Amino acid sequence: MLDLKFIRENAGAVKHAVDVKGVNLDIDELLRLDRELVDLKQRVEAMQAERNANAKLVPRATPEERPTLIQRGKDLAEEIKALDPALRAHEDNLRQLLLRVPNIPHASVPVGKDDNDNVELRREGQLPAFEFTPRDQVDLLEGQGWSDFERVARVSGSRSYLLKGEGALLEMAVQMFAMSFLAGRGFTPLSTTALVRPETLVNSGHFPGDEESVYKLEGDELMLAGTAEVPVNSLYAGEQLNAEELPMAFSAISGAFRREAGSAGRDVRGLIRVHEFRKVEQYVICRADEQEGLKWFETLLGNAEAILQALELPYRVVQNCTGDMGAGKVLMYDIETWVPSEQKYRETHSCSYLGDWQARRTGLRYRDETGKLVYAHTLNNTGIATPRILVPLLENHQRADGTIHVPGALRPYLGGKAVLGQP
Ligand SMILES: Nc1ncnc2c1ncn2[C@@H]1O[C@H](COS(=O)(=O)NC(=O)[C@@H](N)CO)[C@@H](O)[C@H]1O
Repeated sequence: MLDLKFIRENAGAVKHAVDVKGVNLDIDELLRLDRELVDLKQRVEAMQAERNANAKLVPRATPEERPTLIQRGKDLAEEIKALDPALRAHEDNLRQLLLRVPNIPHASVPVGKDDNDNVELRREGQLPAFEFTPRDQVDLLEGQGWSDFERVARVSGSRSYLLKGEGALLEMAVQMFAMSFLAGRGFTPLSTTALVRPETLVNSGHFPGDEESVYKLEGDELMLAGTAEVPVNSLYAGEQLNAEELPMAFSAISGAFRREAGSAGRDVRGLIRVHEFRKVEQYVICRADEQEGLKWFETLLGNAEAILQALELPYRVVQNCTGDMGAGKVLMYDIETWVPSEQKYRETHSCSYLGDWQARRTGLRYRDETGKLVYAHTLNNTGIATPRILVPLLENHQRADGTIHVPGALRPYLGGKAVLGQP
């Protein structure tokens, strides 16, 4: 959400953001509603002033004048009360529109329609050259008896997964490595729930818009978040933090639940796109300063790259274009990791800087050096998301006999083993 004063004074820039991000919103209508609300509030204030002035006359009035004055006071009170519903309705309508106003993209963001217009910034790591016919993720998993997609589909339907034996241990080793790595870089580890109140999804910016993606629990005022970003973003909702408490940097592991309503037919095989997964999320709350925000952006990106380098995985960094970055972002890079069986880089991380757009919806403020209450800036990036990362991990590190090379960084979490599986 942007500051209404900013929208009034920068309507052109906001309309440009609406246009390049492909948001369906009429800023002129929002500004008209804003003016109507201001007029309405001014009318009510004038009537309240008249009512107060009138009330002051009553004690000094003569017995003849008093009834008229008292009646005038009652009439004014009635008129003010009668305007209340219109005032409420206007405020609600304006807030609904304000929640949909997109953030202003950073000057460096390429204008584009969708992920085809994203810009590759750089590639890191050597692509594997196999002297044998490489297997894909499902063949590797089922070859080792580490998963049984048919069986779990009977229990949980499509886009479900189950890992067994060393496959299960590998998933947890990756999670533990990422949590330990980030703790080593000063991020406060959190292990959190994905059960959230609906308003937290408005706070994070997922609502309005993402309703289709979110599981809702019938009869409970709860939903299942698709990322720990949602609960962590609302941990301090409505609070006034002190400047010295910032920056806060968390690495939060949680379940993540997604309906994948719009993904019919895509990635239906294996571990890439499932309804429930686990993610280690990097989340930062910092001071309202773009330079500091951009520094944290580089830090979050660097952490994810360091984790991928430790997992010895080739990847590329891509800058998201305006049409593929979502309403709330100022800046967004995806990291895509090489998947041999698809001969493609696939998204495994998503790094975002949101300025104060998310904090304003969340009511996340701090008292700055001058004592002024300002909205903080927030950022998030994937630390690691399993089981998706297991796809490049298994496929890139497979050996001719179907066993898996274990990158050094993971060995401490796998009893020191350098190889997983049976030939
Ligand atoms: N349905 C899914 N199944 C498995 N992994 C997924 C799924 N959806 C997303 N992910 C993983 O989670 C990562 C982050 O998801 S994201 O929506 O792009 N971004 C976020 O959630 C941000 N909070 C940063 O983590 C993705 O890059 C991907 O690795």
